Amino acid sequence: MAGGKVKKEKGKPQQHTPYQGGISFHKSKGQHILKNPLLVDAIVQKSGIKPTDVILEIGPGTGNLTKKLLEAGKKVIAVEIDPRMVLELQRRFQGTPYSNRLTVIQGDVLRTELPYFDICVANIPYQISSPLTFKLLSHQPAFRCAIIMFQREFAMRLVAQPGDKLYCRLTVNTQLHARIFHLLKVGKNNFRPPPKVDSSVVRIEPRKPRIEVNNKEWDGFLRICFNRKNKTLGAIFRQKNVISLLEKNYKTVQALKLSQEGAVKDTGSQMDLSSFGDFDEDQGMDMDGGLDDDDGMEVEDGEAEGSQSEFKDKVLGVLNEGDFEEKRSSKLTLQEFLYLLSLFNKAGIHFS
Ligand SMILES: C[S@@+](CC[C@H](N)C(=O)[O-])C[C@H]1O[C@@H](n2cnc3c(N)ncnc32)[C@H](O)[C@@H]1O
Repeated sequence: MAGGKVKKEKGKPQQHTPYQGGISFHKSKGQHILKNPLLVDAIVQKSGIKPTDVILEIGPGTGNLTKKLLEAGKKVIAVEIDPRMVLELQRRFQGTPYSNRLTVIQGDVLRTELPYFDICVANIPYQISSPLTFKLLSHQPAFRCAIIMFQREFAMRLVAQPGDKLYCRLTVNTQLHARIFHLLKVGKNNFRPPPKVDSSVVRIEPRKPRIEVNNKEWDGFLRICFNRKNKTLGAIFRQKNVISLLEKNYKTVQALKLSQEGAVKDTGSQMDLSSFGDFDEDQGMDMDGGLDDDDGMEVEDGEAEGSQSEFKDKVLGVLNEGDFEEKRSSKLTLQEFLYLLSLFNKAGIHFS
């Protein structure tokens, strides 16, 4: 999909003054309203809204985007945290033909149970980008698409491809659930007050059907792979603490299997089951999505040795089976990550 850049038209007078309703804006709530009507039009036009669509808007503010959404779709449901904005929004549309097609929910979108919607269009507060993205991606039934303004760097992480500098855990986690396209580059001066960073509008299309994974298992696996994304997987999976974590999980799973088969009588086993996750349970999505490559597990550089070496060989055997030992996470495709995890799991090696 083609990208583009919306600029303020030089020399031309603004067609409309952005509606501010005499409200002072709070930066802590990410209140940077869209003041360029051409940009609002471009966002709505690129959204491909149908007249029958129920539209979810997050953070409608004073309603500059809301108005255009009401013109384009059947119904707008807007979730806004600031009661002053909610009041302003109600005042703005009261007594207009739009009033019975707008529902305003006052609250924090992250704590709100979202209703059914066909499409989400939003200029969001950037501080909730990651949890909001994962909240949307776990929403059921899946919507058609979401057109969202993000901080430029966050947007570029979402659309990054293997080998790109910004390709990271967030990228892979998001692309597991959706296809993502960059739509528009947006400069700071399109907002009032201008934010410190540039922005981009992206289109998020949930995958249909979904790629089913055990979220806890997937998350544990990716945290290890991206702990040092430019190291080879061989180097990452040779590390002492990675091997000991995987060995502990392995023994736990084996013990559980045995006990399920009735081969182990209740002998007061010393096995630590605390790190065992229910592999069939849908564990919910990691809310930070992995913007930071160095979070998660602490990695020491020491290699596994002594009693660990047998298990290390088993782990390296899996990497070799898929020809992964010399590869790096920064260059692996989503399909390769899925394949490698399936190889580990087939060998009884688990990450949660
Ligand atoms: C970037 S402004 C966008 C305003 C308007 N949509 C526009 O484009 O002009 C973000 C809006 O989200 C609201 N907001 C901030 N945190 C929120 C949250 N957790 N849940 C819902 N709305 C939130 C702010 O009060 C603000 O109105």
